[in-house]
Amino acid sequence: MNRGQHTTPPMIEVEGLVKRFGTFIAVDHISFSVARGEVFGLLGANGAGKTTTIRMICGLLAPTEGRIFVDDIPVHRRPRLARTRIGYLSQRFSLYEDLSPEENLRFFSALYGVPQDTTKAHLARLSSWLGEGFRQPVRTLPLGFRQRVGLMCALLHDPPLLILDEPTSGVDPIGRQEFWEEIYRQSSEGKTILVTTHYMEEAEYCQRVAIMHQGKLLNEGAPREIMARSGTRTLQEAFIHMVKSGDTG
Ligand SMILES: Nc1ncnc2c1ncn2[C@@H]1O[C@H](COP(=O)(O)OP(=O)(O)OP(=O)(O)O)[C@@H](O)[C@H]1O
Repeated sequence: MNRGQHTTPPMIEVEGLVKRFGTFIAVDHISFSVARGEVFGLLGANGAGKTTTIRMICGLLAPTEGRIFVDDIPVHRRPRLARTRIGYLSQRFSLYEDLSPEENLRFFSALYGVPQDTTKAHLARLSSWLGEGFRQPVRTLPLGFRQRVGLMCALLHDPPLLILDEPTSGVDPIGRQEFWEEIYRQSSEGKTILVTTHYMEEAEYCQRVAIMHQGKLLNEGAPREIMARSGTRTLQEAFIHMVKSGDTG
């Protein structure tokens, strides 16, 4: 298959993606790409279609139309192979809450077939970070900590792409700040990050964003470019401006 002249293809390429549930169109002909090493944000209010898009990129939901490539693998045809390239932290909390962080990490390491030395190194890091919390049931930890343990588990198989669906939803401001520091750390180590959020102020931490509304992509670019295009000073204002002009126009 010839998909153009890229020497290094993007980490994610989405072309003409559509998802219908019956007659309802949740994702309506969207296209975008995410470069390797980029921190890319998919923004939109509740119900915009972000989770549906993410689930199709992860190969968990079949598109009605369109094509998706992850690390140059056609997800629509080879979802299992594509998933080996992806670390996914879902919107709903994805650890065993009655198990401790230590037990969760051991479990996911065994599941992914992570070498013992690597598992040991992860356990040591987790233990020194969490202290006593390392051996307590996950449900007793603050949400911000739980999400960071979840992130660690999602990264155990060392995927080049990290997909995070509303990872800081409900997390307090300090926990959100710490989570974003971790995202930057992963990015500086070469991971590509796709993150969805409805916190517009958080989206300004992304290098590029795409704004979704009612299944469509309204705008895409660096936060500064989007603000300049709509003549606003924040992404929040830009988003409201776009949605209103979309509605009226
Ligand atoms: N399995 C399904 N069957 C029918 N409709 C669905 C299904 N999954 C999602 N939808 C609808 O598709 C639309 C987009 O949902 P989606 O979860 O992708 O939005 P979102 O932007 O991620 O918002 P949220 O943060 O609330 O999840 C919503 O109107 C939702 O009700």
